[in-house]
Amino acid sequence: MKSLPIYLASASPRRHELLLQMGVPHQVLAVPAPDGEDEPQLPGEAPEVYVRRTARDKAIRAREWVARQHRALEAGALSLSTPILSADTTVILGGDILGKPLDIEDARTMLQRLSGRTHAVHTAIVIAHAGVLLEDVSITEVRFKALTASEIDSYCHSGEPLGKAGAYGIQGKAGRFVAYISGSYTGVMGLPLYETGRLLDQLSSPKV
Ligand SMILES: Cc1cn([C@H]2C[C@H](O)[C@@H](COP(=O)(O)OP(=O)(O)OP(=O)(O)O)O2)c(=O)[nH]c1=O
Repeated sequence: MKSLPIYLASASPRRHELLLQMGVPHQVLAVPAPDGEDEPQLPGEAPEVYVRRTARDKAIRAREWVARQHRALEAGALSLSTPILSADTTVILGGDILGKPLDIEDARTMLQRLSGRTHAVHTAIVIAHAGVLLEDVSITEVRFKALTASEIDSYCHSGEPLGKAGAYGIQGKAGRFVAYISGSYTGVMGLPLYETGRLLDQLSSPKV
């Protein structure tokens, strides 16, 4: 894997921690988010296509933001030649995309829907480098146990559901809701390490 530093275009502390876990030197870019809400799905757009598009949009937005930081570029604090990594995570249940809950009530509804059922977690990752976008997606199947009303209630009041796709974090208290998982645990958390490592390896290949 290339040891050159990269930029992480993400406000997600999980993604930063997972890159640290991989030992990838990186700097988190403070790219302003367009607004608090998730990007809407286009009519007829498949979940995998949606998640790839939203991850690509984040990388492109970050690249354009870096290009506008004239002072920092001149001072050498930022560089246009540093690869930019972005990601997007979405929960899919019965064909519906569950993004981040708007509030506790929305979180409660999502958790009620996930209870006792199997859903998929899609995480797309994109690296923008030298005018090229490298991308991959990890798809993981997750089955939740049947949740009681009081489990949902106390989880909603833990504060964990907000800011997370599907209103849960597998790495936190919701870990006990997960009866079965097939795929990538780190992909569910927001940055699949295997696929990320593979994309970083491609950066050092002569094709890029
Ligand atoms: C399902 C699940 C999601 N998540 C998180 C990962 C992501 O941070 C979040 C999904 O939202 P994203 O829109 O993918 O990412 P983000 O808004 O948090 O950060 P950014 O766009 O700046 O990169 O849900 C968990 O932490 N654990 C989980 O088990």
